[in-house]
Amino acid sequence: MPRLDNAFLESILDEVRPLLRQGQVASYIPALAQVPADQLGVAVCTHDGQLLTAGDASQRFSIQSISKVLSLTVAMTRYSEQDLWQRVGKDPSGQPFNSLVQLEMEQGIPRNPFINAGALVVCDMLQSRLSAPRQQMLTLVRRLSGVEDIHYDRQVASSELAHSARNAAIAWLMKSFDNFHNDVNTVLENYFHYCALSMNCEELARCFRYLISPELCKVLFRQELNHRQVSHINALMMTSGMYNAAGEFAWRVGLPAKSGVGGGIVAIVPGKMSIAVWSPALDQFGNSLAGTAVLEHISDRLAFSVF
Ligand SMILES: NC(=O)CC[C@H](N)C(=O)O
Repeated sequence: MPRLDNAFLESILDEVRPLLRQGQVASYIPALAQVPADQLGVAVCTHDGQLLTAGDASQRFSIQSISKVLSLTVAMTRYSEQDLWQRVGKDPSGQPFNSLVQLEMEQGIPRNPFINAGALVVCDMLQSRLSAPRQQMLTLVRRLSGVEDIHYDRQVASSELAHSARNAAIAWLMKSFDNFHNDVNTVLENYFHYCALSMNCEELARCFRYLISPELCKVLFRQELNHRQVSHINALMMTSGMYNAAGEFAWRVGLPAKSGVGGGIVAIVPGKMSIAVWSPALDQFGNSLAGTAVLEHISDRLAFSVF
């Protein structure tokens, strides 16, 4: 088995670089369409906090839907299990992340918290309970990653707000089923800001270390989040973190993970490490094409698949 070090990560990136010409940078959010596609980075944060990196690991990007794991985590600390899960499901959707069809058929209850509808319900719940939802998210992310100067990319947030027809439609549809309680625009703005968190692979790998094990979660969240909730989040990442490619991803990589249309993916190797990869060009499901390949190679070489 190869040794996991910076040189090993570099060699994986070299193997994957030919794929950089494949895939498409997200263009439905104009601010993201300008990001050069030929970038590739990876960072690993081990259980004991050691950081390994390769490629463009210190280049910041828009974390987009990776933030859905963070907003769910905060909601889990503020709502009882029963109150939270009666408003959003725990099953894979088998549909694109911004689909409306299923939501209409299932009376405004989103399948899971990692599709847009589910994340919007979670943000609606946070709006009801938090005094300053955006500031509190920044405080959490800065604390978890140990980096003070993490910010929202205002250009990305306003670009999304200017092109928010579909997400607004999702929110209004849920309101019609009484599963959305606050002002739609206020919640959309919070949601877009969370998506517009600007972070790099090093910061993301550090930030998601709390999902590696119950012991780490206890250190990082004290009584706020228990070990059961940590396994719940990992289970949801495994079944729904990669949208309608979750099955394919489980087959190829076999790790709980969450992607974003900025091209980032965070994966957890339970008990061992958190991994963040980034490459902006996406596959047809909206997941980083080269990023998925990097995770596949790492998981394959080091036998990380949980299956
Ligand atoms: N998959 C994603 O990263 C989607 C997030 C994006 N902000 C949206 O709402 O469409």
